[in-house]
Parts: sequence; structure tokens; C-alpha cells
Amino acid sequence: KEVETQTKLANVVVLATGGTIAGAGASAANSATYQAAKVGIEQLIAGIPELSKLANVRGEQVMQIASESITNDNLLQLGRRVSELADSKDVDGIVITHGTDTLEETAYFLNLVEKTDKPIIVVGSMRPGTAMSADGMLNLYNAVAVASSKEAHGKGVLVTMNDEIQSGRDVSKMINIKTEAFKSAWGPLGMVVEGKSYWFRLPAKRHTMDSEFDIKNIKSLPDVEIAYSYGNVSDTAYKALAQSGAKAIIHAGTGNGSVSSRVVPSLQALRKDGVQIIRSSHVNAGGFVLRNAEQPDDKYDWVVAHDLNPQKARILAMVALTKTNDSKELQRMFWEY
Ligand SMILES: NC(=O)C[C@H](N)C(=O)O
Repeated sequence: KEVETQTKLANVVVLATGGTIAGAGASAANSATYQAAKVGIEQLIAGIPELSKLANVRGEQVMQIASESITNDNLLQLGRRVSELADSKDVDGIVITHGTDTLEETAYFLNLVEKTDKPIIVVGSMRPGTAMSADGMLNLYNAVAVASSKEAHGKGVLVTMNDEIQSGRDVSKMINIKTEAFKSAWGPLGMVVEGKSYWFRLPAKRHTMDSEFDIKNIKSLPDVEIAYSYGNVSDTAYKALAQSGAKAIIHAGTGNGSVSSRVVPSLQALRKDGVQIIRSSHVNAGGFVLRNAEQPDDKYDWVVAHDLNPQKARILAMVALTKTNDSKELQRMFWEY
């Protein structure tokens, strides 16, 4: 009978990439001072025997890095492995353990390029497993619970942190010293409580099955860089990034993606030279950039990033540029994804 119940459980693969969820500190009091990417996936899974009641779980170590060091090649490698697993008949759901620093970027990338309606859940932790009140165990338990549930199908790439289910598109790391770190300007999609998910809303933007992008067709990602804006900003960074080969520059602007008069002429010139200029905002609780509001985007042929923060705008720009270099098409994509 036990064997019968076992076979009915969903098959979930946990792809490990490193981060604090695989971190270790010198003592239990070290919640902020520790080394990320130390513990292997087998050990993480073995540390949560309760997982076997949720799903048939197996782990795979894809890489072992702190997420601030993730590269475009790492993204492509991970994306391809997720796609292979999603195509496999004996895989029902995929969990990715990841550092939290760039977790929002990876989750959004996968949300754009994975052609599957199977659950893909990205999860991390704010404290290493060796710390008092470590949050990784429950976050991972919740990730496996959501990955093995029928209701998670077709909802795009999800993130389970702090008992919440967030859309991989919307969620962002808002603070680096609390376990309640991941928030979306538009609210979580649901909650996970004691291994059961409760849903309240659905993503409205195009993703996964409904996306025009497919990891199988992406050989490499173009160079897209970010330049930060502030009072007395100069155009040095923008020019240097363009000179080093950036195909698009994300303007991490103030307020409504506003651009300093000290920088406007250089951005106009760069656009004339073929570099795409994408206006985003670095305001803390989530920017919302309106076209032609702060700057005449139609006249300058610039693109606005809608509500995407600069790091997410970079992800969409890279993926979009694999298909088109037409600024109108890019703008359509920024509205739709
Ligand atoms: N909490 C974390 O995971 C932070 C770590 N630096 C990482 O992103 O890998």
C-alpha cells in the first residue's frame, strides 16, 4: 500500500545553483556573516525528510555559486536544463534553489523562455542553514509543495519565500537583512501553509507557454548594461558602456525614469548610433515609467520599461534583442511581458 501511495506522488527535480540556501556560517549566531554556496543538494534534501511526503524528490547540482556572480552563460545553461526536464515525461515539477541577490532576474528569465505549463519554482533563503531560525528549510519545503501541486500549472515561474507564492515576473528583493525580503508591487499570488497552496490572483502578463521566446532557439544573449542615475550624474558610464559594445542601455532613472539634462544629449547621440535606450526607474517600491511623460520617447526613439525594475528590464531586453532590434517591437514586448 505504501508503494502505491509513493507512485502517486508527483516527481519533482530540485536543480541547485548555490546561494545562501546552500550557505554555511561559523556559528549559529551568524545570520549575515557566512559563505554562500557551500552545501550540496543531496545534503539539503536529506535535511528535510518531510519532502518525501510531498513528492518523489531528486536533486541535481547544476552549479555552486553565489548568485551575484551568475553570468549570462549560467542563465542559458540553467534554462536549457530546465527545458530538458520540463520535456521529460517523468518530471512533474521543477524547483531551482538560488541565491537571492539575482533570484528575481533568473525567475523572470525562465518565465520568458521556458515552453511548459509544468510548475517551475525558484527559491532561496536569507539566512544560511547553520543559523538560528534559518528560513531555507521551510522555503524549500514550500517550493516542493507548490511544484508538486496541480494548481501551480500554467501560472508562470513562481517564487516561494516567506510563506508567499510570488510571480517570478513581479517579485523583487526589497531588503537584505530580513527574512521578509521578497515583495511584489502588485502583491503575492498566494500563500503556502503546511504544504498546501492557497491562490488569490493570477499573472496578467505573457509568460511560458504564451511567450514568443523559447530557450531552445536562444544561442547567446546580447550585451545589455545598466547605468544608474542620481543628482549631478554624468554621461561617462553611458558612453563607456556603449563603447564596450552594449546593444542596449537600461537607464536606471530617478522617479518616472527621468533623465538628467546633463545626460539627455548623449543618450540621443547613442540612439542615433544604434544603441537602444530603455528608460526604467530605481525607486524602491517599484517604478512605473510612462511613455512620453518625462521625456519625448517618440521623438528620441527610446523605449520605456513599464513597471520592470532596471535588472528585470535588462533580462527582457536581452531576450527581446535575440528576436528584433526594432524599437517599436521592443516597446510592444515591454508592454506585453
Ligand atoms: N541570500 C542570498 O542568497 C545572498 C547571496 N549573496 C546570493 O545571492 O547568493
